[in-house]
Amino acid sequence: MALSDAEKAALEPLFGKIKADAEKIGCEAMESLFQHHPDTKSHFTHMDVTPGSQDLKTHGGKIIHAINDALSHYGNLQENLAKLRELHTNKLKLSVDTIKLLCGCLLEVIVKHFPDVDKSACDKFLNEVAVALISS
Ligand code: HEM
Repeated sequence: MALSDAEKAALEPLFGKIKADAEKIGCEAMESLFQHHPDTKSHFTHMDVTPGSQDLKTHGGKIIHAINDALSHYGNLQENLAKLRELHTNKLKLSVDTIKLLCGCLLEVIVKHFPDVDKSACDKFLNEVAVALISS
């Protein structure tokens, strides 16, 4: 289900703060993904997946910026994520369930840093991003 205007308005300042610390928060989400779901490391054999590595910071930053961009262009979510959908669906052959694993880890990290977050709106939005990243 789509975000209401109020939910979107609540998430925008939050993602402004997350974006300001994109590499740190993105890196923590990747670390949590690998800790809770070690199998997912198999997609990142070309990267240094040691906690806190520059690779994880750089990649984590890219993830946060993509999600923030998706919120900024929320009305055009599908179009905005078209290139990443092509990558994650056709090249990486990921499932929506795998994408959702990272969304769950990211939510956990966001709540840790920003306890006042509207958790259900954030969860809803991240789920929408996950669905838009994979074509059925
Ligand atoms: C909300 C979920 C996710 C978002 C927003 C996201 C976003 C991105 C972005 C922005 C890139 C960089 C694309 C580029 O450099 O052009 C990327 C690459 C990639 N993603 Fe995701 N991703 C997500 C989930 C996942 C998950 C769960 C996995 C695997 C378990 C994954 C595996 C990869 C891989 C292997 C690459 C290529 C990395 C490289 O070689 O640079 N992604 N993703």
